Amino acid sequence: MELEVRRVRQAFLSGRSRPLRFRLQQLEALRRMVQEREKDILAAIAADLCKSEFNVYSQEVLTVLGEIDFMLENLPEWVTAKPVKKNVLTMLDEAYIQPQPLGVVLIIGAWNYPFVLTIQPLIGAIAAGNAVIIKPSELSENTAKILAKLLPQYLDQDLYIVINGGVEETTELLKRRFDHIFYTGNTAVGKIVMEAAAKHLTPVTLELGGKSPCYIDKDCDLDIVCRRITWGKYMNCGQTCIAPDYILCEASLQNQIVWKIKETVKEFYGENIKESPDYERIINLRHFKRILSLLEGQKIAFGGETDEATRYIAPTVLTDVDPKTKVMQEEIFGPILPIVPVKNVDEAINFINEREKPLALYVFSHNHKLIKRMIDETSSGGVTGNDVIMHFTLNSFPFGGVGSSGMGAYHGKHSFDTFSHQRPCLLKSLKREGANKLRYPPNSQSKVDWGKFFLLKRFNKEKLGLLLLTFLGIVAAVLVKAEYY
Ligand SMILES: NC(=O)c1ccc[n+]([C@@H]2O[C@H](COP(=O)([O-])OP(=O)(O)OC[C@H]3O[C@@H](n4cnc5c(N)ncnc54)[C@H](O)[C@@H]3O)[C@@H](O)[C@H]2O)c1
Ligand SMILES: CCCCCCCC=O
Repeated sequence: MELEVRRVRQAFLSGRSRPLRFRLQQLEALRRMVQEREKDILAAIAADLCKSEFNVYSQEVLTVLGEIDFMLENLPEWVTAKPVKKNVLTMLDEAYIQPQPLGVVLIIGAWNYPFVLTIQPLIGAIAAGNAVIIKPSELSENTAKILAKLLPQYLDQDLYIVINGGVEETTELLKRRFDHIFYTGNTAVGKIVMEAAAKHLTPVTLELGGKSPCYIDKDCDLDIVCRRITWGKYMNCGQTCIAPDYILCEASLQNQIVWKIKETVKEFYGENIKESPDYERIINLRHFKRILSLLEGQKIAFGGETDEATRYIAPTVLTDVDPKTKVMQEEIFGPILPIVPVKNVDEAINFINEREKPLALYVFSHNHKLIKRMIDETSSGGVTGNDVIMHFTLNSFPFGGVGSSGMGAYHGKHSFDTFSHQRPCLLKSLKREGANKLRYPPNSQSKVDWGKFFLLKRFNKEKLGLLLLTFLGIVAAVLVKAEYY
């Protein structure tokens, strides 16, 4: 492993990942890989999550292709140095911000959307000019294998490598020094990653999870609300980081919500859900058993059927859920939807604020002011009003958590920024030394006064001001020079 990491660093130090042309070529090659090897990719992900290839394509491949196109279109502008506003002391100099690659990036992927959650950060890291070590999740083993096979066929083999393995390999990897670590997964491992990174002062992006609440106001169209929630909750069998984890609503809405979700489940997945090509399975037996344990002692309004052999858990809704029970203490990450009755929106806001900051927040209402109030008075990684999941799909948004749901963000330009160092560059001339006397020792009251004048004074008419200041600068230099000699 040491050798592999060293090989990647050597490749980065060769400088070849930096030119814009190279980055564009690699992104185009990645796009070609997705297009040419679409069948293999779809089959691998489908096998990992018992997912239909249609669903794999729309939930993972589309996002990846969209992100690559977005990068190809915008990268030439993003990589260029950006001039910055200058002050009086630097007005004759060149001042700009140059985005630069960080170096060698480690991307640790998750299993629930094993392609997009590994490749989308990779796209950002390549776009920003980095070398990358990719560690897919061992739980989605088919996707992990196909990535290790295909990526070297399309991308530079020394700059971008895949290392497969489980906890042992990840632990070994984390001992090395990286220039950035991008981790997607649970909060407990997030802490392990951050601790390991701290040893080398490596910055981290942590895309974690949490319990994303969904508040339903009584002033709304329950048919539409329940249809949208059913889609976002049961997609991927509930194994979505931003799935609505639980519903908060007034007790009087509970029965209608249960009935409408039940009807929608029938419409989406048919009478025999097990036969539906659109309904996935739980990733492994450990998670299956964990999710089942969350049902203990709960009132099941509908659903609850399970089959251990195929790791099937039916879309399930729980009513009158006590917030102190286990299902409300940890992220569910499965197809179980608890409803916790609250008196009103004030109680819902308090409920959310008494808990860890979630990755997503959903609020449904015809009342725009209520939605705005919910946004103003709570905190979460992202928000969608009157829908679920959809903020993930807009790549002008930074996607990430806050507090225990994560730190840092990505997607589109935010990925480019995450994997870049914004380097401030000030280029001065060796001439005009006279003007610099103001900052050289020995200091004096008159130098402080001139400094205050130049740096603290605000001038509105920019051009006129600059002319005047140039003149004043010369006068100051002459005066200081006179005082000096
Ligand atoms: N914010 C997001 O974008 C996002 C996306 C997907 C999943 N998630 C969250 O991820 C969680 C589910 O994923 P998971 O945690 O089961 O994924 P996981 O078990 O696949 O873990 C993710 C990665 O961490 C590594 N890992 C696991 N244990 C480790 C250890 N002890 N030391 C070092 N590395 C270790 C694994 O090898 C894997 O590559 C949920 O909480 C979900 O909300 C978040
Ligand atoms: C179009 C749906 C994509 C959802 C991806 C969610 C990522 C977190 O699990």
